[in-house]
Amino acid sequence: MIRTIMIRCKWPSVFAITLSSLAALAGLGMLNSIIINLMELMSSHQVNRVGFIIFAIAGIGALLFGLGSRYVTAKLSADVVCELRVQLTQRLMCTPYSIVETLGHQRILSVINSDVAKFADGLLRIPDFIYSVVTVALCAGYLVALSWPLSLVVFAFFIICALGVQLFSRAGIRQLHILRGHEQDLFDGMTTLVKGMKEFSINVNRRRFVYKNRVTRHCKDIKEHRVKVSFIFPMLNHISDKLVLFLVGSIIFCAGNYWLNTSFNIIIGFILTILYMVKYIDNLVGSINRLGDVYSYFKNIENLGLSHAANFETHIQNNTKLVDMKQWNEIKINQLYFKYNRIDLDEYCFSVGPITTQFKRGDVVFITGGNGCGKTTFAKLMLGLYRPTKGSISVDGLPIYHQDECELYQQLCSAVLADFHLFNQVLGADDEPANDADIMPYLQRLEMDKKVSTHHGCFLSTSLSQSQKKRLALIMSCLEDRSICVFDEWTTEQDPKFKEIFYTEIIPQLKRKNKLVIVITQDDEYFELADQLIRLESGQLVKDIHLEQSEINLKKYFVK
Ligand SMILES: Nc1ncnc2c1ncn2[C@@H]1O[C@H](COP(=O)(O)OP(=O)(O)OP(=O)(O)O)[C@@H](O)[C@H]1O
Repeated sequence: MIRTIMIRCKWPSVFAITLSSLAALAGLGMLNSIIINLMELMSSHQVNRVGFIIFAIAGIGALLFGLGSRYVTAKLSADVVCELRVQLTQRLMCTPYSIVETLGHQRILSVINSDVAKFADGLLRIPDFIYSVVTVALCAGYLVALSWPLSLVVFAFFIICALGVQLFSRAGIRQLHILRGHEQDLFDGMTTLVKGMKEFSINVNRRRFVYKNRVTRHCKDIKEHRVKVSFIFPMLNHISDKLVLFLVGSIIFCAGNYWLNTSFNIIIGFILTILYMVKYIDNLVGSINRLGDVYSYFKNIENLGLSHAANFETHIQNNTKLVDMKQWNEIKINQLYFKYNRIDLDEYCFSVGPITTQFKRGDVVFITGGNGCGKTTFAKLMLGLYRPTKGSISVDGLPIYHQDECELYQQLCSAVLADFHLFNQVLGADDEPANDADIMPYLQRLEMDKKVSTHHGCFLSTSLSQSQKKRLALIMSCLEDRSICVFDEWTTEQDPKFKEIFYTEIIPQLKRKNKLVIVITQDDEYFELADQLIRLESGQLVKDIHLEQSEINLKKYFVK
C-alpha cells in the first residue's frame, strides 16, 4: 500500500529531494565562500567584494530552496496521509468481516486514528533528513577535495561511529516496537475501563482487578521501555556531539605534531567543514530516531492485515450479475462446515456443521437450539460474513465460492443481528434514502412515532433504549427490501405486543413479498408459523422439518 502511494507521489518526492539537495548545495557554497573569504582576510586583511556577493547569493539560495523543499514535503506528507486514510478505508471495506472481527474494533480505530497521524508527523521530518544526508555527503566530497589522506582518517572515524550508532539504534527500534505493543494493550485496557464504567462502579473487585492487570501492569511495562527508548536515542545524539569535538581537537593536535606538511588552509577548511557538518550529523541521528518511529507506525498499519483495495470499485458498484441473482428461487446448503480459528490461548475452537439443507424463496425458516449451539454462527455463514471452511452455499445452483460472488450474494441480504449497529439513515430498495412516508406506518405500528422523527429518511434521534433501537433496525431491514432477511433473536427484550406484531404482521408481510425470512428464535409459541424449522445442537443440524411434511406437535418435538 505504502509502495503504491510512494509510486503515485514519485514526482513531488523527486522535486522535494531536488530542492533539498539544492538547498544543501547552496549551504555548502556559503561555507566554501566563508572559508575563502577568511583565508583572504588572513592573508591580505581585506575581503573581495565578488566573494561577498557569491556568499550572499549562496545564502539566499539556501534559504529559498530550503523553504521550497519544506513546503513541497509538507504538501506531500498531507497527500500521503490523505491517500493512506482513503486506502485504509477501502481496504477495511474489502476485508472479510471474520478478519475484522478477529482484529477487534479498538485496534483498527487506534491504527486509523493515531498511527496514521503519527506516521504523517514522521514524514514531515523527511526534508530535514534529506537535507542532512545531502549536506553530509557534499561536505564529505569537499573534505576529499581538500585532502584525501586526511579525509580518509576522518571517514574512518565516522564509519566507526556510524556502526556504533546503528548498533544502538537497532536496539532502540526493537524497544520501540515492544513499547508500541504495550501502548496498544494499555489503550485496550483503558477502553475496557471507560466502556465498563457501569459494571466497575458496582463491582469494586472487578474495578481493582482491571486496574491492576489491564492498566497499571502495562503502565509499568511502558515506563520500563520508555526509559530505554528515551535513553538510547538522546544518548546517541550526545555521544555524536562529543565525538565530533574530539575529532576536531585531534586534527589540531595531529596537525601540530605529526602532519607538519599539511597546509594551514586545509586544516582550517577541515575544521570549519566538520563543525558545519556537526548539526547535520546530529539531525541525521535524530532523524533515524524519528524514522524508526515512522517505521514502527508503518509496520502497525501493515500488520493489520487488511485486504487489498484492488477490487474496491467493483466492491461498491452494482453488477449486472446481481440482476440475475435477484431472481433466485432456491438456496442449497451442501455439507457446510465452519470452524473458528484459534484465538490467542483459547484451546476450544467451535465448529458448525457439516450441514446440508435447502431454503425456498418465500419461506419462513425458524432456527432454534440451546445457547451457544451455533445459531448465530450459522446465520453469519448464511449472510456471507463468514466463509465456510468446507462445503458450499449455492443460489439456484450457482455456488458462492469467491469474494466477488459472495459480495453479490450479500446484496440480497438484510439482517438484524444481536450485536447490530443502528445507522441513522434508512435506505430504500434502490439504495437511495427512503421516503419518510414509507417509514411512518412502521414507526406508528411499532410505537416509535412519538420517540423519533425522520427527515429525508434519516432518524433524527438514536438516543434510545436497546429494544427501541432494535425496532428501528427492524424497520430499516424491512425497507431495504432485500430478498433474504435474517433476524437473530429479535424479540429478546421486546414487550409481548411487539413480539406479536413481529411474528404475526412483519414476518407474514415479508413472506407475502416473497422473501426468505430466517428467524433465530426461542419463542416456541410461534413455531407453528414457520414453513421450515431447524434445530441445532453443538453446531450440528439435528432436526430439519418442513411444516407441510409434518403433522406432529412441533412444540413438543422441538422443545426439550
Ligand atoms: N468470534 C468468535 N470466535 C471464536 N469462537 C466464537 C466466536 N463467536 C462465537 N464463538 C463460539 O461459537 C459458539 C457458538 O456461538 P453462537 O453465537 O453461534 O451460538 P448461539 O447458538 O447463537 O448462542 P446464543 O443462543 O447464546 O446466542 C460459542 O460457544 C462460542 O464459543
